[in-house]
Amino acid sequence: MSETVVSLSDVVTRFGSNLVHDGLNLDIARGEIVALVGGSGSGKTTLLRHIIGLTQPAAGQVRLFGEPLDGGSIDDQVNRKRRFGVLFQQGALFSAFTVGENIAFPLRELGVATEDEIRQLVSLKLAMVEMEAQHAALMPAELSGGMVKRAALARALALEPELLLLDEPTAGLDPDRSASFVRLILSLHRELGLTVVLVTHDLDTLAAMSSKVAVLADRKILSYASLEETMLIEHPFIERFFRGEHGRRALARAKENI
Ligand SMILES: Nc1ncnc2c1ncn2[C@@H]1O[C@H](COP(=O)(O)OP(=O)(O)OP(=O)(O)O)[C@@H](O)[C@H]1O
Repeated sequence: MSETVVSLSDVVTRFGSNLVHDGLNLDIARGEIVALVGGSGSGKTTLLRHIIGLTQPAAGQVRLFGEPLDGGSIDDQVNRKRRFGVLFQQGALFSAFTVGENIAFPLRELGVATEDEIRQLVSLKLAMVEMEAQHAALMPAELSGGMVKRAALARALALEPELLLLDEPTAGLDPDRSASFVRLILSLHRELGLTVVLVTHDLDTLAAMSSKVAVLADRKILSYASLEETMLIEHPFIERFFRGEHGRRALARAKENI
């Protein structure tokens, strides 16, 4: 049986009187590329934040790599933190740092490498996201939208994570840049054996890359299945999201590209 990388059990999340998750369960196996979809405000970003321990649910348990998030010694917790990388929609890069300093940040924070090694690692990570070594000297404001995403991805990959979490990775990119970002994630997934969890509203991205779709609706994971199986489920959100005209077109395009 394959290893469970992310496990959410009976998760309850409340912000004041706003009950966002109510007994939510999800187990993600190693190597999956999971698209997490749901209506606006259904709690997708909050769930990503729970997975990496930025916020804690009111009840229930989050386990990463088989261990409770807060389990073990401080060293165990720090080591667990090194095993995932995150690409958030907002604040992808520190604006006052160069691209190189941004990528070096997690390496310096954990004190795992010398300055020489850090310089080499920065060039290596830039190459992994198909950027040039000299881009390290640029400021984020000097980059195009697509390059900001790549540089932020290079930072997320700095510590060689096993799990990559992406919040709306293709939002704001034109269709060509979006498709090339998807190809990049797919090749990294193949080469590095990553498990990927991405939040997306973009059906083209979802259809092109996900191995499973997790639908967040009615405060729970309504279904966790392949795209084909998901589309057969009778539910108002699935009807709107997948079976509307835009959805049908995106899925037809994805089939053409297979
Ligand atoms: N720190 C917070 N304090 C209070 N309410 C919050 C907080 N974070 C999220 N919420 C609320 O929790 C709900 C879920 O928010 P979240 O951002 O996780 O949704 P989402 O599914 O990612 O939405 P979208 O698709 O619009 O980005 C929303 O009603 C939001 O207003």
